[in-house]
Order: sequence, then structure tokens, then C-alpha cells
Amino acid sequence: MSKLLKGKPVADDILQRTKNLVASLSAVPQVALVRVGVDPAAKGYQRSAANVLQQAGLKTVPVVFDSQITFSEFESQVTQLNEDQQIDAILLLEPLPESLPLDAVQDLLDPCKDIDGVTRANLGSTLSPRSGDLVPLTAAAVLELLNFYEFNLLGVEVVLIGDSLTVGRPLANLLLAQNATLTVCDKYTKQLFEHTVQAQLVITAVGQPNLLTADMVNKDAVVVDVGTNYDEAGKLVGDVDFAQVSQKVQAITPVPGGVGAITTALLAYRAARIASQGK
Ligand SMILES: NC(=O)C1=CN([C@@H]2O[C@H](COP(=O)(O)OP(=O)(O)OC[C@H]3O[C@@H](n4cnc5c(N)ncnc54)[C@H](OP(=O)(O)O)[C@@H]3O)[C@@H](O)[C@H]2O)C=CC1
Ligand SMILES: Nc1nc(=O)c2c([nH]1)NC[C@@H]1CN(c3ccc(C(=O)N[C@@H](CCC(=O)O)C(=O)O)cc3)C=[N+]21
Repeated sequence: MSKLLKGKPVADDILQRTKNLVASLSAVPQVALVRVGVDPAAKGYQRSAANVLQQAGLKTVPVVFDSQITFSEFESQVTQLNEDQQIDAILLLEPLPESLPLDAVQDLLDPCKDIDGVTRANLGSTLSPRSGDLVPLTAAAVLELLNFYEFNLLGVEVVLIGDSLTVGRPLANLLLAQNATLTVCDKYTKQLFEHTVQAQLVITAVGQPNLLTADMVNKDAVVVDVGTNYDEAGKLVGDVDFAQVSQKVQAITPVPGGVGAITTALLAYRAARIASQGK
């Protein structure tokens, strides 16, 4: 059995700092959670995010739109949230419906309220990241996890599977900034196995259960599973065949209890920080 890289101790640390920061503020920070449609991953994150924000003493404002909403209606709703003095931060939940792709709506958000770094202004900062930037939270969560477990990325052969705007691409930039030797794969990668089998660190951010199987990794590898999927029984599972892969590799993150727990803790911390800067 490999070492379990649990997210909870990392998240607990971040949540404690969040509670201290919230206690120092004169008003309770408010976060709008904007969801379009009924995707289970977006709903799951909305639920987890609302729980953690509440635990940390912040207020959530759920905003749900029908998947048929037009671009102009969505634009006017987001503009209202941008202008609302009560709202400190806006989280736009992915995935969005096909009619409203992220690259078409990302820049509607005020970059100062863009808590998950979906605007091109904040995404751009991942190329030259500085402390306090609004870089995408999941990418930041993976770096927090590796840092907590003292995993030094310098010169490490990393294979990252998934290159989305919300996770893969910003994470690739943050890994490069730490001098990792990086290969990024997506669904057009011809022989995924040939890349993953020789990697020292494999990170999956795809959204497909059992994408990474034990034959695809070497025994010295560290595996970080970002995926959050729901199986037929409604159980939360990652992208990795955890039962088999965890018998083989050196270290692995669980799902649940891995990266996801850190993502939501960082969300709460960042909301408090944005609010503290606005006051
Ligand atoms: N734990 C956490 O905190 C978070 C978890 N997630 C989860 O991470 C997963 C990914 O999210 P997100 O990036 O938004 O998803 P997207 O659907 O936007 O992107 C999926 C990525 O996976 C690639 N891909 C799809 N199929 C394959 C395949 N067979 N082989 C290799 N690559 C493939 C896609 O390639 P292509 O570009 O070619 O289409 C794309 O780059 C989801 O399960 C999501 O719920 C997301 C955010 C936070
Ligand atoms: N703009 C945007 N950014 C995201 O980061 C984003 C998104 N959209 N859409 C959906 C996915 C999914 N995602 C999760 C994050 C944490 C948990 C989480 O906290 N999971 C807990 C368990 C929760 C449970 O048991 O239900 C855990 O892994 O321990 C789950 C899912 C973020 N996503």
C-alpha cells in the first residue's frame, strides 16, 4: 500500500487561517456560487463549497440559471453581481452548457471578484505567478498539496492528463514555474501509457473513472487524482483505479479526501482575503 497524501491536514490548516481572517473583518464576506444547468460535478462542488464556506464563517449566495439562458441574459445577470456591493467574490461553476462555453463568458466577470481565476486576466497571471494572484483554485490546491508533503518539483518528470482552462492549463503553468519537466496529455494523445509509465508524478484532471490503471504507472510514481466523478451508485470517485494503483505506487491522493478538500478550503480563504482587501 502506498503513502496516502490526504487533503484534510492541508485543508484544516488553511481553514484555521481563514477563520482568523474572517474574525478580523467588520462584515461577513459573501460569495455568489453561479451554476448554469444541473451537471452533477457542478452541483457537487456547489454543495461542498457552500458547506465549507459556512463552516469558515462566510456567507454563500446560490445563483442558479436554467441551461437555456441566453448569452445576453447571462451577461446582464453577471453584470449585476459585478456591481453588487454586497458580493465580494463570484464563483462560476463548471461545466457550463454547450451554448455558453467558458471561453465565451470568462471575461464577463470582474477580475477583482473572479475567485477561481477564470478571466483571461487572472489566467494570464499563471504564466508569472506571484503570491496573492487569483490563479485557478484547483491548480493552486495541487501545488499546496505537493508543498505540504514536501514534494520538490524541480527537474521531476511530470505527466499531466487534462488541459482544460479551469484545471489543466493553469496547473501546467504553475508546474513549469516550479521547474518541473512537463508533458501534458489530452484526449488526442495517442499512447497515454507510453507517457505515464515513465513519469515520476502523474496528475489526472479528466473526469473519467478508471482512466489511470495500475499497468500505466511505475512503482516509484506519485499519483495526484484531481478527477471528481459519480459512479452508478452515486459514489464520488476520481480518475484513478484507486484499489489497484494504490497497491503499486509510492504515494497517492484519495478521492474523496484529497485535492477536493483543499480546493474548497482555498476557496474560503481566498474569499476572506478578497473581502479584507475591499474593506
Ligand atoms: N478536485 C477538485 O478540486 C476539482 C475536480 N475537478 C474535476 O476534474 C475533472 C476535470 O475537470 P475539467 O478540467 O473542468 O474537465 P474538462 O471536461 O473541461 O476537461 C477534461 C480534460 O480531459 C481531457 N480528456 C478527456 N478524455 C480524455 C482521455 N480519454 N484521455 C486523456 N485526456 C482526456 C480533455 O481533453 P481535450 O482537451 O482534448 O478535450 C480535457 O483536457 C472533472 O472530474 C472535474 O469534476 C475539477 C475542478 C476541481
Ligand atoms: N469553476 C469551477 N472550479 C472548480 O474547481 C470546479 C468546478 N468549476 N466545477 C466542478 C468541479 C468539481 N470540484 C470539486 C471540488 C471539491 C470537491 C470536494 O470538496 N470534494 C470532497 C468530498 C465531497 C463529497 O463527499 O461530496 C472531497 O473530495 O473530499 C468536489 C468537487 C470543483 N470543480
